Amino acid sequence: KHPNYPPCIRGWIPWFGAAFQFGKAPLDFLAQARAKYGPVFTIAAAGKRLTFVNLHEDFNTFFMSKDVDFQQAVQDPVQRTASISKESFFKNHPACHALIKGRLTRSNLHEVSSDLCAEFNEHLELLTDEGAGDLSDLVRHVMYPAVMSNLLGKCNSPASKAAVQEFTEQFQTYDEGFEYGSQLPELFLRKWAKAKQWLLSLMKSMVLKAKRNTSPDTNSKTLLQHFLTILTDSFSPNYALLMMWASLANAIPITFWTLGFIISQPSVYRTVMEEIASSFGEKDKTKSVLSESELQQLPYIQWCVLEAIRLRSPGTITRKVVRPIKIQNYIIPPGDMLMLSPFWAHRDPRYFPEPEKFMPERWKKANLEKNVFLEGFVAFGGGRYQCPGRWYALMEIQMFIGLILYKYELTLLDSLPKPSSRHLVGTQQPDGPCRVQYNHR
Ligand code: HEM
Repeated sequence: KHPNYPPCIRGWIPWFGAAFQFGKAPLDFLAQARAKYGPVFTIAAAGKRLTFVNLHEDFNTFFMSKDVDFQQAVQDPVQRTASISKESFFKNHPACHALIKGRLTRSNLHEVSSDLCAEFNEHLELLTDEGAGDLSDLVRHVMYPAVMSNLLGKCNSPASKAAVQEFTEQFQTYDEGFEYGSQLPELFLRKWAKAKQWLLSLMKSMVLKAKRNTSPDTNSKTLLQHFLTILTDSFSPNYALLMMWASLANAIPITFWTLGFIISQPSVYRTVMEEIASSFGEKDKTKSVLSESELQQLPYIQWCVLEAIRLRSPGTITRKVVRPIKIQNYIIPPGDMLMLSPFWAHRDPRYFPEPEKFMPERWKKANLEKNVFLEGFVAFGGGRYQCPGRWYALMEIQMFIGLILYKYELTLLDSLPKPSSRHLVGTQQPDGPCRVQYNHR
């Protein structure tokens, strides 16, 4: 009730606050709150104050101010979702971030891209020549093992169909419950807690294998092996779990959406196929290898990936206020969680005209060669702790889309689902199944 604080939505149950209404469909709740309370408002929910900043003018403060902190915002969720102690997290986090950022920087991607391409080829060729199935399942069954092999090592990728299936089930349970698991005691989330334990023991064995197979040559080490050179406490499997989750949880739904948007719009599909034909029309469809430079010849596919990311961005990203901070005419008190929604920011027509439309051409204006996205695009966060996997993500999705469409003709059997409004963490999941027919070309 402080006169300088932003308007606060409390609900009618003390302590619990607006948690119930907010939790049901948080993305819709945010849009309604914005319309009613303006560009800055606080939601009091389950003993926490979540203060949302919605104006582009305030994003720089969100990302750059010394009065807000990334590590303090994520430490408790990290402890709950990966059982990493507070001491270990504050000690190791800056080095872990710097390591991933350094290994996956754009200029280093050539070290991993040809192996990744070989993995995608191998797993795509395991599909039958023709068939039908859920598009999300198809993407997962190829991408999980390929990306895990690429980042964690071939010996750490699920090898058989049954192993991929088991991993997929456990990972999906963990991923779907991640948001609740980051807030609630495990006691309320039995199935999720079991999946987390299953993944943690898998990570323990992966760490042992990675240590056993490590090579003295820096360039042939996997990302996991690099990680193990800086982590000296007993939590290395726990960090490996988080790194694996971060590398799969956002990129895989975006791959689904990119494919869905392309094949549901005939003119986009045609342009993509023309680009593919002119770039590698004569190659062997079973063995195609894409290099970094060949990927640069598929700019339209890259625009499609970025446009899918824009439309299906993470619901929120967060910082903790550590000293009072002024935003608009309000003072935000220390202890508040400061929240920014990339999903809603990308629907601001001042930056993205006709924001709900999938328009890959809008990315023509971005200076991607200089690593600059479009103004107003915040899907990867910003500031010191911006997503360190962003260049890898763009490369892997573009490569996967280029390869699958080169090899297979895809036809949608259902209409493209809407994004689910149930989650705030991470990129948006489809609200229902979406079947496709595929035929090897
Ligand atoms: C389209 C795909 C992706 C999106 C939209 C995305 C988005 C994000 C966002 C918004 C953050 C938080 C940044 C902030 O608060 O400022 C983040 C963090 C992170 N991302 Fe990504 N990400 C993607 C793919 C990836 C991939 C493929 C990897 C790894 C290979 C990765 C690794 C990470 C890690 C490790 C963090 C935590 C950084 C830290 O704790 O310092 N991400 N990502």
